[in-house]
Amino acid sequence: MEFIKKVIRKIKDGMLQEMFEETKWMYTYAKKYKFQIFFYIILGIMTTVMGLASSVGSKYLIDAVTGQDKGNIALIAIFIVAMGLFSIGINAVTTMISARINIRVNNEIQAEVYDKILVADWISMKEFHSGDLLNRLNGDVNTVASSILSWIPSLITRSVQFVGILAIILYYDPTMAVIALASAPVMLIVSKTLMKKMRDYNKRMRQVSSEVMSFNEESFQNIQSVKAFDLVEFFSNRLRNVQQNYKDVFLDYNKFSVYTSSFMSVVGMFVAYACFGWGVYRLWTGHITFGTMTLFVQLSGQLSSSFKSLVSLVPSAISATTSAGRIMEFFKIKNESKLEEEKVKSIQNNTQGKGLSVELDDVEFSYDATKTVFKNANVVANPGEIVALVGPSGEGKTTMVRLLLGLINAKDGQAIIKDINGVRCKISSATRRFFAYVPQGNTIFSGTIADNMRMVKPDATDAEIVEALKAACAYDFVKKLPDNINSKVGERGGGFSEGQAQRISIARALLRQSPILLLDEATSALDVATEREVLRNIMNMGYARTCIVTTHRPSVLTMCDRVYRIDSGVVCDIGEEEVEQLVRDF
Ligand SMILES: Nc1ncnc2c1ncn2[C@@H]1O[C@H](COP(=O)(O)OP(=O)(O)OP(=O)(O)O)[C@@H](O)[C@H]1O
Repeated sequence: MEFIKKVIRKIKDGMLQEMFEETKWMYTYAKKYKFQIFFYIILGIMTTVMGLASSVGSKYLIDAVTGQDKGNIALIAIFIVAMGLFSIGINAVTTMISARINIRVNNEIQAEVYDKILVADWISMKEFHSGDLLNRLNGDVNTVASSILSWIPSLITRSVQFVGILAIILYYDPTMAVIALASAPVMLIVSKTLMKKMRDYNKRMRQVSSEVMSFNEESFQNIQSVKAFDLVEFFSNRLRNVQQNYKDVFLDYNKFSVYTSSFMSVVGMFVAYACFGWGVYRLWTGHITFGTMTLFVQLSGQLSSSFKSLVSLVPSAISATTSAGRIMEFFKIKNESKLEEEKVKSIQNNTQGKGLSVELDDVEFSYDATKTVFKNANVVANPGEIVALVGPSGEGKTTMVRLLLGLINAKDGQAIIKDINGVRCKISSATRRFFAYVPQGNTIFSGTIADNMRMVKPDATDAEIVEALKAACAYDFVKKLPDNINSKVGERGGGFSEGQAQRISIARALLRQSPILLLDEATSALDVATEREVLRNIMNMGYARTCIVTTHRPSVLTMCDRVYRIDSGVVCDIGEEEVEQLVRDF
């Protein structure tokens, strides 16, 4: 009793418990296909039974041919051929079922992971490199999906096969059955150690494979810098180093796999030889017929291959559960907070087109415990106003924009939006619908200009798109393109200058007609005259808009209603004189 309890405890803790949880998670996706999986298992068992029946059939065929039994040779031969043909048909059906389940589960998990990544807490997700995300989204999801059928269902069919072969051997010769089972204790003793090592190797393999993908992804994204700094050779060598790392882990794992499978094969081979030797001895002493001997030869071969397949399920189960664990990490991340959703809805319904204010009251924020980005920040921006955030680089302007977008949350104080009736609502991902945002850098997607614009307003007419492009001073160059607003844009705005891409991004934000517009260094690539014209147009579109800009250039500061400087963790509202001083200093 104590021993059983100890075994259960061992199973429950550590690696086995983890693998159990991961397997349980994998099979939540299989629930929908339980009937197909059940059918798949039944077909697998049928194939096994037919294989065994045809082996027994061949015993009777040989005994009939050698005159040791009175059987209908033609009938037995027809039976064996029929079994063979039937198995081929069943195999075709199971292959089709497996492909269908595989692709559906793959797409379902991939879509769920993708959605999760989009709604997960922004800061937590920042810990994953995008190459690692891609590797998990494709490689790990694919491994899990293809293992839905090659793990538990295969375990069932292979076990049935193993037990079936043993049962037949037991029926004809119990001693041989005992010999056949001789390997089981050896396997049980070594399996736990092997599994642990295998799982460690699997984790390392996945990790280095993510490193290779991250490296490739980053190099291609920054290919211009790689060329500009004449770093082609350097990066080419770095790739080889990353590959070397992958190769070392891969070969290590391969060596381990070869040793383990050789060890298993040697054990299997000795068992098969022992069975064969015992059969020969029984034939020699006249205890069994030639037909039974043929059956034993076939069964000992089948037993060793079925044993091998059972053993090979261990690495595939480990690989599947390791991948499942890597995907499950995403689902453990909390989602972005959505606060006061009802209030958000009522503000949306009651104040359409009437504008919204933004307020930060005594807000404190830090990314980690070691450094506060700012504290006691008090900021107000009202409809019809342009409010600027200025300050030295790295002092917290973008951080404040992230706070307004609900990507990060205040550690202290309150960040709220307020409608014209004075209804206040906490900022979270739920209030993001009131914002249009133009971030730093190029944020244009591949497709056409119109595709990019309709991303934020799917039913926008061509005229509306042109109007937004005009307001962002972008239509001047768009109208000269051969296909006007339907002209193609390359990846990350390829084919356009930085300033042109910025203006298309601003136009996209304007088309959204959100009450609050956030421009984070969004006009940095424009000349001063265009920058001022864009801001003027934005405020004269006949829409009650609150505009918050972060900038290093004082050229637009004279157009702003209020200017906040963020410096050394302090946010202060600077007066006209200081603004004029800033313009002069510039
Ligand atoms: N994801 C992050 N995790 C941890 N720290 C961060 C993160 N993003 C920014 N920081 C830190 O927060 C501080 C403020 O950064 P932020 O990007 O807000 O500055 P900024 O004023 O917008 O700078 P710039 O003018 O150069 O764009 C910096 O010290 C930066 O190192």
